[in-house]
Amino acid sequence: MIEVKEIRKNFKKVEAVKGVSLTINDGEILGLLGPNGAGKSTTISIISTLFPPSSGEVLYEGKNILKNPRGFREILGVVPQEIALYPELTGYENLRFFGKVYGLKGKELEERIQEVLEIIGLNGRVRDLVKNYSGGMKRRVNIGCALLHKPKILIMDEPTVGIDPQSRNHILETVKSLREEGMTIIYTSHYMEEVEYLCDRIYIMDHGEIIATGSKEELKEQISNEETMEVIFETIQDDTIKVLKNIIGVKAVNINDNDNRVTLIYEKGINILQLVFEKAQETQKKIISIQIKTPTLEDVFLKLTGRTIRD
Ligand SMILES: Nc1ncnc2c1ncn2[C@@H]1O[C@H](COP(=O)(O)OP(=O)(O)OP(=O)(O)O)[C@@H](O)[C@H]1O
Repeated sequence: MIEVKEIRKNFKKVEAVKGVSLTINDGEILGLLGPNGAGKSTTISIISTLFPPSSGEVLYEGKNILKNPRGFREILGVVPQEIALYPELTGYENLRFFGKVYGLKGKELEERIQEVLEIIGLNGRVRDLVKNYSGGMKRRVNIGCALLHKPKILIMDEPTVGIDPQSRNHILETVKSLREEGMTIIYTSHYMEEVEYLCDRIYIMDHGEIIATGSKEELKEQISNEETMEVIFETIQDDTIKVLKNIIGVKAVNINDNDNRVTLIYEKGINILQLVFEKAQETQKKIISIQIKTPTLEDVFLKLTGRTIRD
C-alpha cells in the first residue's frame, strides 16, 4: 500500500499541491481526475520520487520512500505525459535501450522485449523509426519502456492525450489486463469517461486539493438527489444563464459557448421542463433540444465546483 500524507508542493509563489492525502491499495487502478493545472502531475511526480514535496510524506509499506528512493524506483514504472523516446531509433531499439538502463541484458532482455511487444501490440512496425510513428504508436512504446523491468506499480500520466481512438482503446484494455495480472496502477486523466471505465477508486482534484473521493458509484451517490439536463438554445446570453441559475432547485449551471449547450443540475422532483420553457420565453430564447442525462463523474465535478472538467 502507498500512503500519501498531507503533501504540499510550492513552486515559488504557485501552490501546486495543497495538503493532498491518498491511499493506493495493492492491485487496484486508482484514478486521479481533474482539469489541467489541478496538481495531478505534481502529485504523481512526488510519488515517483522525481522531486520531494515541500512538506508531507509518502509511505510505501509503511516506510518513507525518500529514505530509500532507489529501492522504490525499482518496483515503479512511470509513463510520463511527454513522450520520452529516441526518434532516430526504431521502436525495438528504444525498448532495448531502456531495458539496458533497467539493467536487463542478453536473453532475458530479448525475452522481455518480446513479452512487452505482445502487450503493447505494435503490429509489425517495431523495426520502423519512431519518428515515423503515429502519436498512438509512440505512446504504446512509451508504455512498453515503463513495463520492461516488470514493475509492481505503474504510474501513468494522461496516457491517452492526443492519440487515435484505436490506440486509446488498446491502451485502456492494456491497463485493465495489467491490473488483472496484479499490477497496481495510478492513472491520471482529465477524461472522466476513461476514469469511470477503468478505475476502482477515484480521487477528484481541483486547484491542488482533493475535493472528492470514492468509487464511481459512491461519487455519483453524491448527486443521487439530483438530475442532469442538457438544453441547446439557438443563442445564449448572460441573462439566460442568470435566470436559469435563479430557478429554485437548480444547483449548478454550466454553459458551453461553442454549441450554445447548457448543462443544468437540479433537485429531483421539480418541474424542470416547465420552468426552463418559461425562462426561455421570458428571455426570448429559442430551445433547439432538451435531454435528461444519466449522471456522470463530470456532473459530480460540476456540482462540486460549478465548472466542467474541460472548462
Ligand atoms: N515546475 C513548475 N514550476 C512552476 N509551476 C509549476 C511547475 N509545475 C507545475 N506548476 C504549476 O502547478 C499547478 C499544477 O500543475 P500540474 O502539472 O501538477 O497539474 P495537472 O493537474 O497535472 O495538469 P496538466 O494536465 O495540465 O499537467 C499549475 O498551476 C502549474 O502551472
